Amino acid sequence: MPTFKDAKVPANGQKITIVDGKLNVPDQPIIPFIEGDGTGRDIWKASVRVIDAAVAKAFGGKKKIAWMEVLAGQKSFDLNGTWLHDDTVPAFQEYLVGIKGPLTTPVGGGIRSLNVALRQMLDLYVCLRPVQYFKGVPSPVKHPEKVNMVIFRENTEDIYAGIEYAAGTPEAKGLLDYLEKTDAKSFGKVRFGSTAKAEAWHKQLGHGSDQTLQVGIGIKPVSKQGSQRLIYSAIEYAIKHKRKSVTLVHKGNIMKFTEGGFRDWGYELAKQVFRAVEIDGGPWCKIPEGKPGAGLVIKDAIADITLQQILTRPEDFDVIATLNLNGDYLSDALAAQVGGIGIAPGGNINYVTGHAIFEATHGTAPKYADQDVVNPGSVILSAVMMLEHLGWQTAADLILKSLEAAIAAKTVTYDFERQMQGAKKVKCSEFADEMIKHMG
Ligand SMILES: NC(=O)C1=CN([C@@H]2O[C@H](COP(=O)(O)OP(=O)(O)OC[C@H]3O[C@@H](n4cnc5c(N)ncnc54)[C@H](OP(=O)(O)O)[C@@H]3O)[C@@H](O)[C@H]2O)C=CC1
Ligand SMILES: O=C(O)CCC(=O)C(=O)O
Ligand SMILES: [Mg+2]
Repeated sequence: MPTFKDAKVPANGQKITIVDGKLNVPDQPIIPFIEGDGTGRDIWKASVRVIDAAVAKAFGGKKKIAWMEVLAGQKSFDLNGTWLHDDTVPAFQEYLVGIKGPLTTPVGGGIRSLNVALRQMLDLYVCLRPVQYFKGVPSPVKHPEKVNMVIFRENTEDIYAGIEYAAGTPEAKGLLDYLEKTDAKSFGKVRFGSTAKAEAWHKQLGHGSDQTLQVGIGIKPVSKQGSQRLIYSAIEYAIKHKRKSVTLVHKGNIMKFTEGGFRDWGYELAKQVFRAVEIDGGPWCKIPEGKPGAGLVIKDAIADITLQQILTRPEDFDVIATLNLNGDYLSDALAAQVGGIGIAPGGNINYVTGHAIFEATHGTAPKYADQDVVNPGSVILSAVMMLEHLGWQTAADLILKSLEAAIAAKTVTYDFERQMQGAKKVKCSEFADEMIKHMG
């Protein structure tokens, strides 16, 4: 067992373990949590009360989560001088399942994303984001009930790998030099890849702040293994939940060997591992399991038109498997259709090791920090996913029931209230009170 510098291991808690791919969950599992930056503080305080109340009620006090706080973000920096406390990754490694609030990432310079770092360090290769409509939630679309999608977003590769070099650095220059020497044709495609080109443009245009060579470079690694393990999880999920299709969303017409590779490796996996058979000459194919009587269709769609069609014909989409950046865009866009980012849960999961960290899709919404106003729904629903992952379905169901009841009673946070007729606006903490009240 690791020794922790600041994190306190709960005395009565026990470890979740995994045996033959199955989680072994004791009655008082130790669950590490990160409160989060910004609105994370208010949201966590509200959410933990809802989770504890549901577990206590569902199991009559027999089960109880032994929470263990671990630090990341501002709270870690203030205590320890590091953005990711040394205790945090070992705790998630040791106790397998955890939950976190959002963490701030600066734009441009500064630290790289702690959220992405945790996913990469623990190899949480699936970002699972179900998008589901709850009756009564205000929505900008006419038929939000038609949205019932589950996003499987690849969580460890793509441009999120963070292999990026700032314009003007020796590394960026070195990569350009390498390209010039080894692949002149591609080097020619870097529009302003040489000082001569930069200067020529400046002369032609007559304005611009800098004439020197300034090209930022990012690398987008996408592997067959990384793609197939994600798509495998999506197909397995679709079979288990009797869904009708898995759509591989990509931009493979432009990025042929990364996004296009993702699509081709997906079809290959479907055929070789799940014995899918091509429909009408392919590439779409079908697996007999999935929706009873209809089977599971494996298809693909290009990312730009997908962003239109999830809006105009949502019923055509079911389970979606996609790369990291596409999945990031898709999950926020889809959340809007079912009431917004205040009600958009997620989980980062490694189905092989059993490691998982559940977290909302939204960020730290800094303008609302410490005002006790935002919707805690996304973290609470992420906790529902966590409880389901632990097999504590009764507690998960109780939370879902109480959320639906609070919405039906129109006692909601500002984000719903501003779009709902006759609703009563409640604070973040009061929304938790309402939910607990509805647990009976
Ligand atoms: N996994 C993570 O930890 C994530 C972290 N981030 C980070 O968060 C920071 C802020 O990102 P930003 O782009 O502003 O996105 P945010 O998701 O933090 O906020 C954008 C807007 O979404 C709405 N919103 C967010 N959370 C809630 C909530 N709980 N209830 C109701 N509405 C909500 C608000 O809309 P309105 O103004 O309409 O009220 C808010 O202004 C960045 O540093 C970013 O990197 C971002 C995403 C995920
Ligand atoms: O890490 C971040 O700050 C943003 C991540 C994000 O937007 C996401 O995972 O959806
Ligand atoms: Mg995002």
